[in-house]
Amino acid sequence: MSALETFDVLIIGGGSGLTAAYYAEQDSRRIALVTDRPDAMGGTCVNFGCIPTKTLIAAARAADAVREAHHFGVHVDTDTIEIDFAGIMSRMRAARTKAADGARQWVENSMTLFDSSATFVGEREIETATGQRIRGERVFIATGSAPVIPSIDGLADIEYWTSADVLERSECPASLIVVGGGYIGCEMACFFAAMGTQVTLVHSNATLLAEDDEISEHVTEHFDDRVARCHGRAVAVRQDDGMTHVTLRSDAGDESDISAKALLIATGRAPVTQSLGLAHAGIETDDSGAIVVDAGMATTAPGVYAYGDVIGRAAFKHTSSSEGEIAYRNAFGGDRQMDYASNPHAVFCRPEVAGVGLREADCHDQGLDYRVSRLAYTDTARGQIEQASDGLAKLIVDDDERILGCHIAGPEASVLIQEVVVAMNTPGAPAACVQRAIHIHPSLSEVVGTLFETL
Ligand SMILES: Cc1cc2nc3c(=O)[nH]c(=O)nc-3n(C[C@H](O)[C@H](O)[C@H](O)COP(=O)(O)OP(=O)(O)OC[C@H]3O[C@@H](n4cnc5c(N)ncnc54)[C@H](O)[C@@H]3O)c2cc1C
Ligand SMILES: NC(=O)c1ccc[n+]([C@@H]2O[C@H](COP(=O)([O-])OP(=O)(O)OC[C@H]3O[C@@H](n4cnc5c(N)ncnc54)[C@H](O)[C@@H]3O)[C@@H](O)[C@H]2O)c1
Repeated sequence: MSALETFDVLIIGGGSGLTAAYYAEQDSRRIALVTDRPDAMGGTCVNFGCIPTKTLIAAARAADAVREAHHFGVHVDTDTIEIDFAGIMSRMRAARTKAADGARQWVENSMTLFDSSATFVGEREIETATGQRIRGERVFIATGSAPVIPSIDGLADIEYWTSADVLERSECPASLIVVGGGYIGCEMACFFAAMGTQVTLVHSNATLLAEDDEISEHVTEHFDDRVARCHGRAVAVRQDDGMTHVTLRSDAGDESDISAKALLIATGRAPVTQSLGLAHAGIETDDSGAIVVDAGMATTAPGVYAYGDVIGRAAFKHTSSSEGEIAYRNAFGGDRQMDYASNPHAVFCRPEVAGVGLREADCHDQGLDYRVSRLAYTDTARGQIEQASDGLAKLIVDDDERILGCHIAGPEASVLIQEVVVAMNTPGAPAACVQRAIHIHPSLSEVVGTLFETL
């Protein structure tokens, strides 16, 4: 057994683990980073998530814009549009390689990198696969999440894709079944539809996405313009003659079959904690395997913090970055708490979706008194100019006009929501913050301005 090496900071996971590393480097602390994928530095966001998938979505948007240019009097022969799928995929892989290489270079220059999985063997002490023992005065766990593969009859015997497998493709399938109507299912369905694939999206909930009901219904309706939808559960699959057949079961129990050239499974992700030996270090997990942390990201073991997808809260990059900073500050004397009430999210499908705060159903379930205002993008000048008929915004406030939630579907929703996030971070979250602000005319920011004015 090799000697025990001690560091100021021990980080497990090379994704958002790099957030704690960034602050530790600024404080000139001795850092050990242990990651089982040093070849994919930056983790899911850089290599398999945000960066590569949004690079693909950018290509999808370009293709859609060309096809729809005729709405603005610009005519192109849409039959001759050429989609260089292999080129789009290699551009995406180049983007992620550049980002991952940059992250890796910084890591190699700034800390000690251990290329291994980590397993706890004691309090704040881990062992690598080669038997190296490492101890941290402070320990940060950011081991992320992995796809949940549902129990569908026959799935283990056929070829299918997860969201990571999609990124390795160079040939565009003529047809694709996407199982899962959540973030990944909706984004990937839109991408492939724009590439010219015939997409069938299978979703077990009545509507797509788990947004405010009105927004989910609105998005579901607009998906029908470009994607075939099947409401039901995928219960069995089989493959023959180059085709994949999926058996769907409706809520009423009726079964039907659909077929396509390829199958993507996007039915959720679960925290990666199984092989970490957390019990050896007194770190508790909940029933879903997520590491239990308090509002300051502290685990049940002194000096050990966890954040990111592994804690099973809001699995977004911006959230894990914020949690990581809070964890680091608290580990070294701070007393900060993560506030999820104004933590936004966005889905980069079409229409784009963004939300922050409570949905109307949450307000109802919590017995809150609330008021709602709604606005179609086309009720603003720019919404009309852009012919944004798929745009809808919704605001929920309490009796004192404090913002409870805001939900937007439509062009640039992820950008428009940010003004509301800022207002919600203002003590008391008064809607007046946004009402009083002057919005540029004629810009889409008037969607938010007018939404607040019409309260
Ligand atoms: C397809 C897809 C698209 C997404 N798009 C977006 C988006 O547009 N916007 C957004 O905000 N979020 C998006 N997300 C979510 C976002 O990527 C994640 O929330 C974020 O990357 C999680 O960071 P993390 O550090 O918790 O996990 P990860 O980035 O997965 O990092 C975990 C790290 O731990 C390592 N590891 C695991 N176990 C061990 C072990 N035992 N020992 C050592 N190392 C270990 C892994 O190799 C990895 O390096 C997307 C996710 C997916 C899958
Ligand atoms: N833009 C972003 O921020 C972004 C993009 C992609 C992923 N993510 C993150 O990754 C996580 C995982 O994404 P995801 O789309 O895999 O999960 P998800 O939880 O968003 O959606 C999974 C969907 O699959 C459905 N489902 C489960 N089993 C099914 C079955 N047998 N048949 C039909 N439908 C079934 C569920 O009802 C649910 O709607 C997200 O929760 C999100 O945090 C974020």
